[in-house]
Amino acid sequence: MASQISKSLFKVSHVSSTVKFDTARRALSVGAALQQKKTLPDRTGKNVVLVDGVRTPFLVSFTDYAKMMPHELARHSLMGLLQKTGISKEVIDYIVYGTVIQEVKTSNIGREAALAAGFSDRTPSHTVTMACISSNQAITTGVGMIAAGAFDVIVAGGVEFMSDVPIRHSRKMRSLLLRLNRAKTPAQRLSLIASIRPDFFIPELPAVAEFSSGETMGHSADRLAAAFGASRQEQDDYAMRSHKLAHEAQQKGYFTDLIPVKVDGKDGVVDKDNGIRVSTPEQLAKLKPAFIKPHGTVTAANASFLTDGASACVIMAEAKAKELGLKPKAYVRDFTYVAQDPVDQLLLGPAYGIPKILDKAGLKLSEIDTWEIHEAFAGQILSNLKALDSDWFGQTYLGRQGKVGSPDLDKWNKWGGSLSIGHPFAATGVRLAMHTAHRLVREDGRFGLISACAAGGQGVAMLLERHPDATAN
Ligand SMILES: CC(=O)SCCNC(=O)CCNC(=O)[C@H](O)C(C)(C)COP(=O)(O)OP(=O)(O)OC[C@H]1O[C@@H](n2cnc3c(N)ncnc32)[C@H](O)[C@@H]1OP(=O)(O)O
Repeated sequence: MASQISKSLFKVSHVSSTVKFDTARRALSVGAALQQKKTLPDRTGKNVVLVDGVRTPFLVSFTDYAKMMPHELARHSLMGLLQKTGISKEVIDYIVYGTVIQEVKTSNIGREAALAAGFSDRTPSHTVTMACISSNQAITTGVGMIAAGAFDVIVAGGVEFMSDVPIRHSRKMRSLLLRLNRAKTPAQRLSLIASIRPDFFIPELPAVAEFSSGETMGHSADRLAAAFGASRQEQDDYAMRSHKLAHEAQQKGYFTDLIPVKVDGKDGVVDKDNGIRVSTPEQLAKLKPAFIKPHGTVTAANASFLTDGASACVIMAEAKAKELGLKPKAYVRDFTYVAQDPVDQLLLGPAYGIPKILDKAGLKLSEIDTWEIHEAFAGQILSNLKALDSDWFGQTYLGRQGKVGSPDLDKWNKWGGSLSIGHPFAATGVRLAMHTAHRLVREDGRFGLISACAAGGQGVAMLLERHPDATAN
């Protein structure tokens, strides 16, 4: 199995002219085949469409966005969306926005971003959180609102800002400060102040960690990779593939979901992701384990890096899109959520979500034209691929006769993924959706499958179907 994955990765990253020719020939035949391919049924009664979506460039934290506030970044995504689609603010009925690590001053960041972007104060907005799948949750919340007949036009998005996170006083200091606030006499205040000890000053830093186990995501990914036998070499190869493919897509101008951001005090605009970095195998091999030391296999290069970024998309009933003269990118055909053991299966969302949504839709692995799967860690992706291709996993954990099978890696994250493009937690879901929609056009496919894992041991899988009016821009 390990060697199978390595071979497939090798094939993708060293594209020979024969493969290029085959790809072109396949694209032509898929184009013809697309006409005859089945379409998936509408489950909402509204034929919900993804009209378009945008994202700010995803930047390594502590770089160009470092002095901003997260709602400002989110504001850029909302304004960029309106500009790109030409949709007026008045048409938007509701805004659902995701965030994971909340800025305490803007806890309903959807609302603050909407007000900052100039939306009417009559446009309701709420904020959702479901860890790394928060903007998937924003999209599917919107689908539910449309299906329920509550609203017609929903903006869904997400923002994450790791350059500034809430750092709290220790519990002891918080308790003291709150009691100090309630103290009625100077004597009571003095007595409280006299109770302060040096350990009161140790701050509480947020960690990218699982609350129920206390384990960081990276530590968990390292244990998962070891459990599935994903070697350091395989992880580094996968990370290199991700950066290489993202670099190619960037050079070819495929990231048409990007909107430029003007940052106060900086010349020009930010218009490119800045974490894509094509390294040599030797450079990757030199890096020390980042989490389990000294024997772990997860490093800074085969892990997604801490990222700042925001995204937004607009979904609506197809009839409404027609009425507005819009050309949607894709139908949002189906979605599902999964949840499993947050200790030993924390990052296995795709291994559970992919078979569940395929079965629900009556589709085979081979019928998926584009795969966009969140890359939290290379070891996590390889573990999910190994789980899908394992009879033991299929029988023991999925209740199947045998394995699910191997997705075609030639159709897998062909424009790179979270490892290279970056992973601003709550903004990634919309990025996955837009890359799916745009790839379906460029690669002449019909069905795109999105899946991601999330803290809490949860996961999402979504199915998009290319819309006949879709363009890749
Ligand atoms: C469901 C989910 O999505 S769970 C996932 C949630 N996300 C996470 O948990 C985030 C995981 N990532 C992290 O926490 C951090 O990025 C870490 C801990 C892995 C690394 O953080 P840092 O040590 O600050 O990374 P930093 O950028 O300094 O890189 C460390 C070294 O690796 C090098 N490096 C990083 N990436 C690469 C690369 N692609 N190629 C070559 N070298 C690299 C850096 O140059 C640096 O080298 P130096 O020490 O000589 O300067």
